[in-house]
Amino acid sequence: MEDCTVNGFHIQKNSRVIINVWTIGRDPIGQLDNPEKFIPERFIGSNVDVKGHDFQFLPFGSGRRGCPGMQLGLTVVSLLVAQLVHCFYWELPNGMLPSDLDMTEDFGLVVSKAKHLMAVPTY
Ligand code: HEM
Repeated sequence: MEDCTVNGFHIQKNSRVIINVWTIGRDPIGQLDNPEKFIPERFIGSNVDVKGHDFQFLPFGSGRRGCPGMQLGLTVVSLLVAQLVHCFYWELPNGMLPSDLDMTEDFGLVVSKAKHLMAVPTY
């Protein structure tokens, strides 16, 4: 709404500012050490949450333009993952090991896996 200076950068009134959340999430400063590693249990006993108060971890953004579907998203993802794990036994195809998975990322509006995951469910 008015010109301002943030960390020495002059920002003109009416500028469109895009925050690089990808980089913030991979910055090894703060409570997220080893950010490139998939360690979901890092959050056990931590008070970092997903709701936009902890800027080192912002899956739903923050503030006025944060995701209005956050509660629905969290509920649906929890239910879906719980159902998939509860109802099926999962295996990788052809004796493939978890360490063989190609976790390369495909850059886009959201970052997805470049190579699709193939997993074989048994009811
Ligand atoms: C796990 C699921 C979801 C994730 C990770 C997610 C993530 C996000 C993120 C990162 C943003 C941008 C926030 C920002 O700019 O600061 C956003 C915006 C938005 N999301 Fe979600 N979202 C999810 C589910 C949903 C659902 C279920 C809905 C609707 C039913 C929804 C509707 C929206 C809308 C309308 C915006 C734009 C808000 C605005 O610009 O004012 N999202 N979401």
